[in-house]
Amino acid sequence: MFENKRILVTGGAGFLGSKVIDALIAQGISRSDIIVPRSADYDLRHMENCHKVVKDVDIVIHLAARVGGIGFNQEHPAELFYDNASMGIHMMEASRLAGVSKFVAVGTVCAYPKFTQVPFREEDLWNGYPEETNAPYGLAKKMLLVQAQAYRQQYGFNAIFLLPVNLYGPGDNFDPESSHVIPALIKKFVDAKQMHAPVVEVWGSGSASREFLYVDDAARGIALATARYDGIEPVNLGAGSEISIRDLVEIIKTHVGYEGEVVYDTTKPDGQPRRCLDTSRARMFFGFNAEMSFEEGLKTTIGWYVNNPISF
Ligand SMILES: NC(=O)C1=CN([C@@H]2O[C@H](COP(=O)(O)OP(=O)(O)OC[C@H]3O[C@@H](n4cnc5c(N)ncnc54)[C@H](OP(=O)(O)O)[C@@H]3O)[C@@H](O)[C@H]2O)C=CC1
Ligand SMILES: C[C@H]1O[C@H](OP(=O)(O)OP(=O)(O)OC[C@H]2O[C@@H](n3cnc4c(=O)[nH]c(N)nc43)[C@H](O)[C@@H]2O)[C@@H](O)[C@@H](O)C1=O
Repeated sequence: MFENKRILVTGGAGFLGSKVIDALIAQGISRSDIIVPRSADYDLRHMENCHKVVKDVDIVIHLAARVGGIGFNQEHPAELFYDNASMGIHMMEASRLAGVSKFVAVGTVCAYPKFTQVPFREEDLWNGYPEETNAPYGLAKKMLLVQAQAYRQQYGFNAIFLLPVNLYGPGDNFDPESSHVIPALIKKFVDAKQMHAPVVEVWGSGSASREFLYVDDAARGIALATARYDGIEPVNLGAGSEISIRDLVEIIKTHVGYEGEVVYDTTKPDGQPRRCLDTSRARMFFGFNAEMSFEEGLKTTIGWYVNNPISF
């Protein structure tokens, strides 16, 4: 599949992107055949930059995105919509015009309806509007599915669409202003332990549930889909296990060794009530199964953060 192919990975310097580079290299791709454009040089919201980065490229894995946790989504819905919709639409059109042979679009679990049968099946994607806090972001990314299917129908363009669930792992974004729940809680508990703080505040009621996929697993799934999957149907990338935020809090608190009190700030949103993906298509279409256990993945991530303290 990949012999002598030049692969463009937009967002390839990010949390997931850098692991996708590792996964491609593990599949035998030479690093010299992988191109990673940086936003400082090529702002992909602008079509002219998309035309520039797709020149002489065979495969595009489009990961570049404006991403953040529930708080960031609440504060920046317009930017999250515009940046992600414009980057995606322009990148796919520029790739088509440049004769790219395969386009891998990466969506998000946020595209699912707020209330849908659990586990989430790809055929239920259009059964309702997404949960309000992350709908602008989720729908902007979901438009790439519409574009991919329309381009395949009209132009025979080979674009696939993947739906990763919440990711976590070493190298995640730990900035309290924009982080997701796992890095946010790790930072809160590690800092509180070091500062002997008596209380840690957690957002929401704790009654929401989420599913978490370790970043290396997600990267391997994307590399497998890039090599093996050429279908029109969207495919979930998940671990297939659901955990409540309350249970997640207790696990991280215990692993960090924090012995103070936890309080829940219910003025903060829970977001989507439940999240758990059906992972059968990825297994069937390209042999993907998550491998990292949640317990091990959390311990590794906590250890990474403790050894790489980041100040904000
Ligand atoms: N993290 C998660 O839990 C999930 C992530 N995803 C998807 O995975 C992908 C990667 O997410 P993640 O690694 O977490 O995000 P990061 O924020 O770590 O990386 C995003 C990357 O996008 C690039 N980028 C952002 N804006 C622009 C722009 N205007 N022009 C060019 N490049 C830009 C940045 O490049 P640079 O470094 O050069 O500035 C950055 O490296 C995204 O598509 C996201 O929607 C899907 C589900 C869950
Ligand atoms: C990954 C996917 O899904 C993301 O949505 P999300 O899962 O709702 O994002 P989240 O990880 O920030 O929150 C998960 C849950 O956790 C609770 N929670 C508790 N305490 C903290 C806390 O301290 N910080 C955060 N961020 N959440 C907290 C929080 O109240 C919520 O109930 C999108 O942003 C979008 O990026 C997307 O693509």
